[in-house]
Amino acid sequence: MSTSVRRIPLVNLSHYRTGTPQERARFIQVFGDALKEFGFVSVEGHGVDDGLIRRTYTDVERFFQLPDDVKRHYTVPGGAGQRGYTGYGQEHAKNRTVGDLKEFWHVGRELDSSHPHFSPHYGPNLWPEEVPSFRTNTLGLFGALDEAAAVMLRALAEYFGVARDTFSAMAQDGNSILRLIHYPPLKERFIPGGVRAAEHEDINLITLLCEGTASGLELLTRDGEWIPVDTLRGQIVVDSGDMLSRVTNNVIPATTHRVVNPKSPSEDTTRYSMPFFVHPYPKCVLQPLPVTSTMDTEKMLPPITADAFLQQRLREIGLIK
Ligand SMILES: O=C(O)CCC(=O)C(=O)O
Ligand SMILES: [Fe+2]
Repeated sequence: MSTSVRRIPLVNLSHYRTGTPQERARFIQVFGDALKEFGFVSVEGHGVDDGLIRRTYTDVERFFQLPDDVKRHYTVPGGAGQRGYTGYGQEHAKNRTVGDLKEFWHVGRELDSSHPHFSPHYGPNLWPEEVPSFRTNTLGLFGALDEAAAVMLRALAEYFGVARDTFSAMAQDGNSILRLIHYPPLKERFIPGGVRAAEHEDINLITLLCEGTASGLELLTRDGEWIPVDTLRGQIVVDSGDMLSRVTNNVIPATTHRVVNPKSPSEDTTRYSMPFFVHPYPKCVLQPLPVTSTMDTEKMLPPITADAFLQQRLREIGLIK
């Protein structure tokens, strides 16, 4: 039933940054409509250096090729997988028990403990000594994606006609996290009933995905059709998460997506991907924007802090035991 002819909309972020008033207006409209109606949008002209993405992938590959017992040194006991290494099959989608067929590493924001948005919950970053450039490259990529995300969030606020920093202020010095994922070939490791990434919605505001190294990512359209997402070189794919759904009172619902298993032995290759989850600062209260709260009052969800919401979700996906 899948029709691969449907493509997710493509926008150019430089049109918003430095374009004519018409180009800016068009970016705001297409970007906002795409998230609302499709839940996914491809962004070019995002300003994230391609060389930095390549260097980071090289480091990521070097790390995941290390033996499991070396990688396990970088798991933080009781750390809910929020920093360092999380082993194969540990995370599962909400409402599932079988773990996803992936292992990953999380890089968090480096904030001084005196910063008002510092949270002791998530601990400091870890760095693999076996890959010396890992720290510089992943933090560089974190910074570049953070900057691009802030610009996108400003455009999204303009889409809603609210103060331009409405969303970007939530994410400024917030709890965003860069996830570096390794999906090994299934012939090497398989958990019966397992999927590379079972269908789920992201927890956060928006997610920026640098192109994965192989296909497999699919999104569920608002009308219930699974379609493949091509993440092309030079483009970042953006999707909407649960927290954005809460603050927009479901005007922009969270988008369901998954990473399917390779369909044949010849496609059974390693896959790497690098989603950047844009999170608010921990004490940020998630509640519908005034402009959206009149739209669907019956379904309005009670306010909750970003931190409490994240903790709840981490329990649901098996990272807090
Ligand atoms: O690997 C991908 O392309 C997507 C991963 C993903 O959806 C996630 O980790 O939330
Ligand atoms: Fe996801």
